[in-house]
Amino acid sequence: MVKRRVHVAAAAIISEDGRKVLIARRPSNVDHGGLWEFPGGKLAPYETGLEGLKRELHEELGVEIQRAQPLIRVHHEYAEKHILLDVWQVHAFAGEPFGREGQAVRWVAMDELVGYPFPAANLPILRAVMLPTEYLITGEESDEARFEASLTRALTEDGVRLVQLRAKLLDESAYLARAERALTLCREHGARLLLNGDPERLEHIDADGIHLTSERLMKLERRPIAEDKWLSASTHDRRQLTQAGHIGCDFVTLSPLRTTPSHPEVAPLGWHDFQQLVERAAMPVFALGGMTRFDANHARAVGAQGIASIRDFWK
Ligand SMILES: Nc1nc2c([nH]c(=O)n2[C@H]2C[C@H](O)[C@@H](COP(=O)(O)OP(=O)(O)OP(=O)(O)O)O2)c(=O)[nH]1
Ligand SMILES: [Mg+2]
Repeated sequence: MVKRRVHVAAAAIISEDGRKVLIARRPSNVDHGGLWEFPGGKLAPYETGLEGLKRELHEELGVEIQRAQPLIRVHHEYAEKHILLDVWQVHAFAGEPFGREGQAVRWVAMDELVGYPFPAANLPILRAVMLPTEYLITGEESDEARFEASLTRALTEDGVRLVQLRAKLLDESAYLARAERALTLCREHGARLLLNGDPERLEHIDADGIHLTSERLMKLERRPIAEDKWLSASTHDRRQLTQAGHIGCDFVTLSPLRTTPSHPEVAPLGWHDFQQLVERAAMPVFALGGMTRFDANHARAVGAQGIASIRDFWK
């Protein structure tokens, strides 16, 4: 049987204060009935994703999109069809949304989304909605005062909200001591902290998650940490992306996009290959390798969650 291919545009509509997202409940008489969804629907054959989304949001909610940005594209195999969800983050709209088709609609705080049942295809979308566009990876630093000053600067001046503590030169006790301080700083600024390395590190420091090296990623048979923590991993090719999906990573970095001074011998992916790899990834992907915040919009346009960087944030 050749499966039907369905192309759907959907919206994560963000509240003005950036804290809430609008979800709707699918009527009980349609497929996935009773589950919650991001408003949207099937594209007509002649429509682009954004055109179809504008029409759907008008029809379903009575709002007009004013500012939207691509969030994530998700391919998912349901038993009876192959679905492509083309999801946009809507930052500004006109009108007061209401369920024009009688469906329930609700503004929900980002961290309460996990309490709502969504169709199976939505898991990567839920992750993408909760993640920022920028992922800071800390630089090597031998001096603790300078480390704290650099991290504080990034959290305050750059507004970074997602941090990976990478410190390959520290021994275990020095790493954990730094992690403790980094966690305090991140908490003070409403940022999340992932520890780089052995998942066991979470037993000592109650950080928000773990970032796996690609080497560690490839050795794992299953997700090494609980669902309520975040799991990210470094990937460089399709095989590693597939493995990240297999063990249930919440998001990944994919690198190197450009050649970098730290890895001059590695051939860069470039935007074209990057886009091809991201299209089939099962989770949000951050572009890494020579990226700055000026690349974030382009990264989003080719399907990424945003950019990850050491140098652009570590001053
Ligand atoms: N809108 C939307 N659809 C989703 C989500 N997740 C998910 O699996 N889907 C599936 C359910 C449906 O099979 C398909 C969307 O179709 P739909 O029922 O919204 O289509 P539509 O608005 O054009 O409605 P209709 O005219 O066909 O009745 O995508 C989601 O978050 N939002
Ligand atoms: Mg719909």
